[in-house]
Amino acid sequence: MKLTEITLRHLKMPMKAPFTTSFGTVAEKELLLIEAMDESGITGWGETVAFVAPWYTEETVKTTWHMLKDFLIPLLLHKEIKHPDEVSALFASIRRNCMAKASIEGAVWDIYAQQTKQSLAQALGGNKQRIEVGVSVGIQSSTAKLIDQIKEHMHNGYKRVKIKIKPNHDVEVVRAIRTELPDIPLMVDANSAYTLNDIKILQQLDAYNLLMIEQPLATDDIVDHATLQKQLQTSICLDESITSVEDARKAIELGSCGVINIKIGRVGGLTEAKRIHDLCQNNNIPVWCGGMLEAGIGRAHNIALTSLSNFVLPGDTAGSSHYWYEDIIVPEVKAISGYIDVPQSAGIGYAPNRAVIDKLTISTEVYRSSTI
Ligand SMILES: O=C(O)CCC(=O)c1ccccc1C(=O)O
Ligand SMILES: [Mg+2]
Repeated sequence: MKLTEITLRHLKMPMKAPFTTSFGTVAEKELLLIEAMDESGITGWGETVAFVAPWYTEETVKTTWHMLKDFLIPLLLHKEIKHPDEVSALFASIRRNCMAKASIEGAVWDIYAQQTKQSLAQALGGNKQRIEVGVSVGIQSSTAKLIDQIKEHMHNGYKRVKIKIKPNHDVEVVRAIRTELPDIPLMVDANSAYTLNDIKILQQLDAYNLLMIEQPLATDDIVDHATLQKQLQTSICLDESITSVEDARKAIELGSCGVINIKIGRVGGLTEAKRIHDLCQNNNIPVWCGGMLEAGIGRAHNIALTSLSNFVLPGDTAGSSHYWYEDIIVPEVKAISGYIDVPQSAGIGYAPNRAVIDKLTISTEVYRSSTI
């Protein structure tokens, strides 16, 4: 295939409820949509997951636009590509900027799946018909509110609940949840809010039968996590620390975690995500698919990835209506009793909702050979 035209759109989407973590709050989601067209007129879609500020990783909505426009699109336009795995090799000269790379690689995977008349899940080697999903609940203004939300999610059948913790908002909150809900599948995510000086606090969490503790220590650390894991009974799950299959290999060798959360954007695309999945499978490390408050296009990519066999733990891909008044795809993603059906039609299996996309778009640029 050759990409002949790429359209970038910058969208602003109001969220039903603001989402708060240890690093900040997202009340309105901004994202870029990548619509790529090949020489036969097939279009594929990708979505960026960077936020407006560099608080989860160093990327932002603006840096993803810059990288796409000035580096990644010029590298891809009119290049002959036989398989989407070649895209990450084409981008090898560009350091990091994983979210920008992943967004356009995702559009190439979508086109490839359509060309070969398979679902994106099949093209990736996935074999599940449906996936199990959980939900991630942000920090709330009171523990009572948090517990009410958890009860509602369990009532709706979500397979596990993740809550966000930070210093002074951890053991007491978990204890309160466990007093009311002793048996629910529960985990916590610290988004790097602790250091090894907090080991005593993190060890107290061992008493509450948590599925795992996600990313307690620094975003770029695997060494201290290995030290911590030796002194914790609960498995550590790494999120921010794993940006490539090489990071995953080193973390596994050091014993830094028992579980890995795979996010397509954080690791630079579906090809790298699949490599991490395969490495973890060979090393008996279970994985699950993380979330970045994606709109429908990114959510569809997550569903396809989660159909791979070592995604044995429920991920953070909740249904569209958990986040959005109106999603940008038809049909919207529906989670029923904690399951999402993996679409079987060619490509990502959801159609872009152009009316909604147009309404939410604040700027658009089209790239063809003549404009570069
Ligand atoms: O519902 C989702 O998409 C997952 C939400 C979530 O936990 C999250 C949201 C924004 C940034 C980082 C994270 C995270 O997994 O650490
Ligand atoms: Mg996380």
